[in-house]
Amino acid sequence: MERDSLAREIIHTCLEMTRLGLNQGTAGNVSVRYHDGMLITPTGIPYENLTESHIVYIDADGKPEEGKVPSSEWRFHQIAYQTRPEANAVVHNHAVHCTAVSILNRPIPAIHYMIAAAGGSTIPCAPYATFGTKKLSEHVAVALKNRKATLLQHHGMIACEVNLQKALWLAHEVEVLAELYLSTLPIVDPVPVLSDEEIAIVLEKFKTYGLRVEE
Ligand SMILES: C[C@H](O)[C@@H](O)[C@@H](O)C(=O)COP(=O)(O)O
Ligand SMILES: [Zn+2]
Repeated sequence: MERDSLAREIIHTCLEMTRLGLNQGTAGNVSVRYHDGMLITPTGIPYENLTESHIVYIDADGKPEEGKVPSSEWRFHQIAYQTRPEANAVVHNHAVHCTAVSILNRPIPAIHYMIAAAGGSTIPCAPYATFGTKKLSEHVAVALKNRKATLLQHHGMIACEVNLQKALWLAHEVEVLAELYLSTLPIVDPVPVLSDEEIAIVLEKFKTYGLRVEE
């Protein structure tokens, strides 16, 4: 896809994050894999003010194009693409329920079979490190090794997928799971969970779910 179309898609994804209630203020950032690097949102600009010219290209060495300042979190976007070769889009936000679970420093367990959408039986919680640091990106690399989404302790969440539409969908799904977890936790802790065997069955079924026969 052309750079302008990708930039428009990035801005649309940002605005959708806000519309879905996944973000507040200038929190969060969005990127897509592009050439040998990525296109990413700029730092600190409210989504409603974003234009295509704000979107920043960062090359494979982490060098941003001249005259633009990328998201402070470009390092964890870069490491997400390195860790997950199938991922072409990364979404980060401070969704309230995900962030609340991250403050408890717990993974989201297999409370619902949709947990498998992130690739396994839990959504991990990457340990805290200051925003924008290499240390945080190192924690993210570990958390995303076997999953497409992770919580970030005392911070928020990240979701990676093959395209922006799916990354946004996954981020929203993880927020729903976090809300379900928080609403059951006061009633019974630990919350009942599905077995690893059942999650393995769901993971297998997801490989063909929604595929249609070509007409
Ligand atoms: C302080 C920042 O909001 C930080 O939380 C970062 O992770 C974030 O979400 C937005 O930062 P950028 O505007 O630099 O993308
Ligand atoms: Zn953040």
